[in-house]
Amino acid sequence: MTSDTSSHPPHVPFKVLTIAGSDSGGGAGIQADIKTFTSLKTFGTSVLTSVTSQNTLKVDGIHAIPADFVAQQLEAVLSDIGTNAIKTGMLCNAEIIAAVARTLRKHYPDTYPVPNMVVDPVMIASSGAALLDTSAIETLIREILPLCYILTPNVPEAEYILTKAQLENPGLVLSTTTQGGPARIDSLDKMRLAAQDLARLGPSIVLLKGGHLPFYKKTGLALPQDLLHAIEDLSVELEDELELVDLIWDAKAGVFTELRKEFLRTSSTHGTGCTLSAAIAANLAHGLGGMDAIIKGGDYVQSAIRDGLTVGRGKGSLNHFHQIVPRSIEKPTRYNPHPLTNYLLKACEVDWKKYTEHEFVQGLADGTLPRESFIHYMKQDYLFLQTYARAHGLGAFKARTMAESKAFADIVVHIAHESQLHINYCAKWGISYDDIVNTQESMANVAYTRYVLDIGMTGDLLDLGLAIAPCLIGYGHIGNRLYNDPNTVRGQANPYWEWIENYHDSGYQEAVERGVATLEHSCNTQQPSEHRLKQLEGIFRTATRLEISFWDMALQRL
Ligand SMILES: Cc1ncc(COP(=O)(O)O)c(N)n1
Repeated sequence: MTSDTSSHPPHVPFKVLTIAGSDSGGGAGIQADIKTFTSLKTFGTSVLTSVTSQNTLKVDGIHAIPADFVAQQLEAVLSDIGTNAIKTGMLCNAEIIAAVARTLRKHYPDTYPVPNMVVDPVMIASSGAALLDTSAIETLIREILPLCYILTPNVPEAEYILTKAQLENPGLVLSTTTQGGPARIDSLDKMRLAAQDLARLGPSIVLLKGGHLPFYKKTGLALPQDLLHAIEDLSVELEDELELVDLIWDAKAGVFTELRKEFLRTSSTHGTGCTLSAAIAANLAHGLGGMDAIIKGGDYVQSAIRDGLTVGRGKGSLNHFHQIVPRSIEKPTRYNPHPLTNYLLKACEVDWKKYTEHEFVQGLADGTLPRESFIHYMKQDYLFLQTYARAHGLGAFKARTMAESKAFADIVVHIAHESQLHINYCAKWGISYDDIVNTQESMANVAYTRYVLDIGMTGDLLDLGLAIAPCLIGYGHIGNRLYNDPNTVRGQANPYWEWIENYHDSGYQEAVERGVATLEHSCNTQQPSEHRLKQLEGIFRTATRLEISFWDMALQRL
């Protein structure tokens, strides 16, 4: 073995630095930042300002790192590794803020804002604890905001900053404070004024986060604060009536951008602000412009909240790795009620499209499918149904409970009934019963049906279910799509309209729902490992491809 590495030059990663506090609970602070950096394919470095003793319920201790040692860490990182972007989070106290600002000014002597510097002015934890000395806000305004490229306050933080800024500097003309009184942001108009005011304190771009200020979509009015505090008790209907607005003010361009977001009624929000500023910094490190970095960062956070994790007894965590480890097999939510099925459809997207949007299917939609192709297909489909019934019989045999056996046996009876309807339907096309039963099975049919039976024989009920699923679900999708597509030729004008109606029919759609529910249930009980999930995906994909061959066969009459 040689140690020549010249043909594999080490990859130079995009680097992002966080200057923040440690959250022992893992959901916020440095921990959230590093998870976000990693998830967004950047190399994270960290300068710790404080160590908090914290869980999902409370912060019960804060140990500030001596300011000189904070500066020393920062010096160590910048003098050697360097960085493509920086984010600041919990800065703890005035001495630390001053030390951070001093060291940054030394490394970036004339460049203000510091390139790609995102400041999350962390002040109070969502559990209520103060994370920044009140006396330090003034230092933050004076020392850090002038270095800041993007500032990401929430509404209460913006109010604190503006109130303090006005108090300290009565000469400053701010629109959100009245004669030195506290700033109050309770409408979208006030948010606009506040964002502009904040930009006057230094940042090039202000992202004023609207998470604490939901609006009614219809009226644009803010939800009363007392209702917001009982967030988990809000009704589902009310949740749908609300939206959040994150407001961006790009001071240089003089442009406001409103990002409207779904209001998610969840308690898994611990670390949201940390994660957002970290994601924006990571996106900047990748070379995105400020606006794109914010928009993409916001999408990352929204998905991470949606995919949230139940950790501890208080506010749960975001799922920082939702892009890497799909939570799909963990828990259904209203955003992902069929996690396994959705996972499979996504994983097999390309084949699924080829199957459900096949030329044969388009021919059914516009009525142009040659009659002989359809007749050939109908005969083969009857033979397919025979094996389909047997596969369900095999399911009844393999089931472990009487109820499950009965469910499969009921489907066999249902298929027998269906095949009688099939014969009646064939008669309308001039195909006699003798024609059907004397038809030779096509090779595509042999391959498909025997594959299903083989999987059923060698695997368990979930394997069998997934071998059957593309047929069950796919015909349901096709029926629905063609029925609802305005381009589909309808009624008498289309000889295949009855076929489309049959699969759009509520009877068939309910069968699909039942089948999917059974699959999801057995997946949930099995909790497949990643390897097993890949195996299941393989079965689903093969059966989907065999469906494609079935349409090909019908078109070419093989
Ligand atoms: C170390 C540290 N940094 C930041 C936060 C704010 O996060 P949240 O507002 O979600 O509690 C926190 N709780 N702990």
